[in-house]
Amino acid sequence: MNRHGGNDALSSDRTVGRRSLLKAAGATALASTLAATTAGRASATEELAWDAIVIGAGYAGGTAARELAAKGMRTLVLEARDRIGGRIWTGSFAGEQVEIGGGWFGPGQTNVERELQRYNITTSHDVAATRAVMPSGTGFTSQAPADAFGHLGTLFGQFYAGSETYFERPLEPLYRQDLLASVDATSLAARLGQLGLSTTDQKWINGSTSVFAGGPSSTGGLAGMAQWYQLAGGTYDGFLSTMSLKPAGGMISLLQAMLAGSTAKVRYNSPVTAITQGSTGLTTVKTASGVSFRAPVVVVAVPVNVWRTITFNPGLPQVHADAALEGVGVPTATKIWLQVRGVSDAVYAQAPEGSPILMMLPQKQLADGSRLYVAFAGAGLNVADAVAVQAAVRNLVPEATVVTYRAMQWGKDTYTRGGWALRKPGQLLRQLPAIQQPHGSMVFAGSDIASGWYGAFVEGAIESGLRAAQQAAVIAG
Ligand SMILES: Cc1cc2nc3c(=O)[nH]c(=O)nc-3n(C[C@H](O)[C@H](O)[C@H](O)COP(=O)(O)OP(=O)(O)OC[C@H]3O[C@@H](n4cnc5c(N)ncnc54)[C@H](O)[C@@H]3O)c2cc1C
Repeated sequence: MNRHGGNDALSSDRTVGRRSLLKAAGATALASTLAATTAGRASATEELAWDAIVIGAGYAGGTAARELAAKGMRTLVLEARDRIGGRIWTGSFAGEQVEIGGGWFGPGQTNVERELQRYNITTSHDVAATRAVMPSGTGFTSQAPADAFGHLGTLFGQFYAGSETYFERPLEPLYRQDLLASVDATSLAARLGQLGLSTTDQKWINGSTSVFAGGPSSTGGLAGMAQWYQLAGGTYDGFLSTMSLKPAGGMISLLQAMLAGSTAKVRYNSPVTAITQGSTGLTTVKTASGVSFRAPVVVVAVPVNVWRTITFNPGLPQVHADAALEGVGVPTATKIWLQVRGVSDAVYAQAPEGSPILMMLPQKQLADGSRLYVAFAGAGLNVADAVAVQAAVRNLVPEATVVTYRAMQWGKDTYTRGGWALRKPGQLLRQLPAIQQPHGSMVFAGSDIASGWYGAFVEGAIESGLRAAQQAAVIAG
């Protein structure tokens, strides 16, 4: 296993099924030719023909690869980065293990729970807030967390009223398709406008909706967040609990375990640039370095926002092309780790939409008395400007002095081009279930296109990886 937990070595003694041997025989001449044409770029001994190729080693691709390899299929994962995990990135900051991307899961996320159990990975609870800083008429006010979350719960109860009916079965979002037309067309901002709330209460809601929309609340769909709310049990406490649990070893530990126990090979630093479905039944996947790999079936497990950077031949079906153009991943998903001094308690802070920092969550207290916080920033904050970051933090917590910080702008990341996903108005009915369907010998995976805990949850990535593996196995025959 390499330092990122990937399975670097293609084990020569792995079990290969009869189907694979037959296909490999047909592909040998092809592989030799390719090896020759890519001389100097691909090793002569490198295998270029596989039973299945998975593009992207995030949770969706990792799940699909593990499942396909478990069926005896020789499976290659082509990963653009030098690490697995994609939008899950367990890194370090201020000497501590931190999550640069996704950080939590919650109870009731059954795929994650089952997988954690399978690999004996334990979990711990996140730090509870001891004070809440919330918008007031003139600025901000400090409250007991129970009071603040209680009021937020009341407001969100109004905001999502009716969602228990139109998302009667939230794991099957189209179960009450008959009720969804107007809901799906409604943005978060429009829904807020329907409620007739006081200005302060509007700020309480839009500080939260604009975080999840990763931009203006007008860009995020009500249906997207209402589905999460119902998945979490239809209460605000349930919704908060989706950010409560952490796996031992970080969010990456489960994916590492999944791939370490698999014969699937991960090839790093291999961004895919083109996928061509051939008439011979083999699909060719070309990487930026010019090396091509072939397989009867290919799983595309990169973020939807990245699809537009890959040349598909034949082109993507209309629904996929539309999603790629519109984007599903939110534009601004800037997560900042802060080490601060001068704050004696564990503050949860939330600011109105448009603020430079929209949300701050308390994390660990360090031995020297300083504290770690996670913040989510709005598009207006220049994270390269330490003075601006300090001012944005003091806007919420005036006594805080930022010692150091680490920001990740997922919207600007080449291999994500967006953050987590939140469907835009209309995308649910326009895209599901068509976007989950195979296109010839190509199948699609990713939390962005999951049915249940889609978009902002590893749970959905695993769901879609399992579905993609089933579809791929059928295509492979
Ligand atoms: C800031 C942030 C916070 C989040 N918080 C949470 C949370 O608390 N809990 C939670 O459950 N989820 C959270 N999420 C969402 C979660 O991270 C994602 O839903 C999930 O990780 C997506 O998995 P995936 O496999 O679908 O996509 P990805 O993780 O994006 O994996 C796709 C992979 O494809 C690779 N790739 C891209 N382009 C190419 C190419 N051309 N060729 C080859 N490979 C390519 C990428 O490098 C990546 O490894 C968060 C996301 C972000 C950004």
